Amino acid sequence: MRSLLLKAVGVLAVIWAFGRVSHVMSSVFGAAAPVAWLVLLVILVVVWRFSIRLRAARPWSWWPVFGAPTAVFWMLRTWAAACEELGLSVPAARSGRFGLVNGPAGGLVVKGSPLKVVAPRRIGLRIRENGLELRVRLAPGQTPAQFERAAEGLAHAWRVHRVRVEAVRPGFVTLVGLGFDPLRLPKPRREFAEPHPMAELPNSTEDGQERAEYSTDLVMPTMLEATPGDLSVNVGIREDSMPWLLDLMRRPHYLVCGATRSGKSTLTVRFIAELSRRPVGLVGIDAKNGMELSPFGPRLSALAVNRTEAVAAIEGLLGVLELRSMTCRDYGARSIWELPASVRPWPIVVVVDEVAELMLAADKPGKEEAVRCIQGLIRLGQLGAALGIHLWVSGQRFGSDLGPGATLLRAQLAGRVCHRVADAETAGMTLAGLPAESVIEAQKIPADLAGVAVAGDDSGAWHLVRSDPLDITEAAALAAQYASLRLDLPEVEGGVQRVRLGGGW
Ligand SMILES: Nc1ncnc2c1ncn2[C@@H]1O[C@H](COP(=O)(O)OP(=O)(O)OP(=O)(O)O)[C@@H](O)[C@H]1O
Repeated sequence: MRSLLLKAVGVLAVIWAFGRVSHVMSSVFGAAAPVAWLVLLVILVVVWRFSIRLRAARPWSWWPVFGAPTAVFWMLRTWAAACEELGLSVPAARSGRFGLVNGPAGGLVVKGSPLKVVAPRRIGLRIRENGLELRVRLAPGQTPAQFERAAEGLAHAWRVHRVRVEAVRPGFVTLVGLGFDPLRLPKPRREFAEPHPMAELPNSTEDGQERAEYSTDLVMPTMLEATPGDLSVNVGIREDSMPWLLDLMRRPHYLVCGATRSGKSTLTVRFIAELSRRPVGLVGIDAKNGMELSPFGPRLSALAVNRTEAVAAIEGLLGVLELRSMTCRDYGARSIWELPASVRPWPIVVVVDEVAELMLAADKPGKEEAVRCIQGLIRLGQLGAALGIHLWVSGQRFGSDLGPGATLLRAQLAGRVCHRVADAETAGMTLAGLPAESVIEAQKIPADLAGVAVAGDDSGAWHLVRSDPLDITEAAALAAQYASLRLDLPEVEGGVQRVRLGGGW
């Protein structure tokens, strides 16, 4: 009855609006009203064509003007029908009841009035930068999972790119309809305030002299205090148009997987470039002869370019770990962040590029080195979080086929980023522990969208994301600019140099 009434009101409103426009046309244009109608029609067609072109070229501008009103219209128009079709409607509280009863002559007859269903109640609508957000109250017995199963149907009904279901609090869900794919044409990067004043180095010295270059000895690394905020890095955009933040305080270690040309290196470049300007030590392990990480050389405390050097670097880092744990013990601290600022060391991020190069070896000495690498990395993973040593491990795949210890190491890497992968198994391994939908999404990443990935963590939360590309020469310039922030780690650099000069570990 209510929906019938609403429909009637809608039809009457359209007739009334049409009448008003006709009236205005006749009174303003008189006999030329038909021509005015024609002009209006042409304008409407032009606007419609323009909106299609705007959508393709500038979806962020298209959405608030054209996309959002259209999506809201379709959402309102199809809500009841879509919910019924998708199994989200529930019996109305005072709906009629019916049942089968024994009829005369032994047959069965239906008695009562038909059961009525109602769609779940919408309690709030908000237009987002790239979508709309509909808050819905769950009917008794309903779960967010039911809405997740219906999400694809709702996306079609609302004519939007995708519908995501967010369970905000018990009893409610938020349906986020994304008007377009923000990862295909990401919004230009917004620079967020750097968490550390280091980002705004003064360009003149205290005595008023102009500083010739950014990177000078005037920036004394030891005088800078690291804060937990330095470990939160904005590396791109999430599908819901929020910045994609990697927070090493929350997830101390990351695993980045993806097929070749899927965007792993681009993400790593952005990650290192962002860290370069903060009080963070950087160590590179790139067993592909340093091809990927050597542009960052001036900012790296050490760069191992083969497996033998990697063993030296990892064992040097274990030495650093040992020293830090002794300092913490002396001060009764459980992590470096509890140490007094005067003795608190900077965090160190160890970037391992193409981990398979470290772990797959053909000969016996190579295998021994591989075992030492993996065991060292596992130990860094276990103890590093509290002692400020973080791992960033990337590779095409990361399965037990990489050798003993691979699964244990993977378990330490709580932060996960899965780019386009070559097979379903790799997606499953990378996103192990995350909801099954995340694995399905990772397999759907199209080949023409390099840099798009599923990012998740051990809390079960996941998002579709895209890294913000940074030209490698620009990133290298940044690393050189902040070379004075290079953390001196003699235990690590000394070991790598000894191996490089022909000595043992
Ligand atoms: N976020 C992004 N946006 C736009 N283009 C990207 C993005 N990420 C990667 N690309 C492009 O995709 C291509 C491959 O990227 P990249 O080298 O990072 O892949 P990869 O996974 O490291 O490959 P490989 O394993 O072969 O080194 C590059 O040309 C790069 O410019």
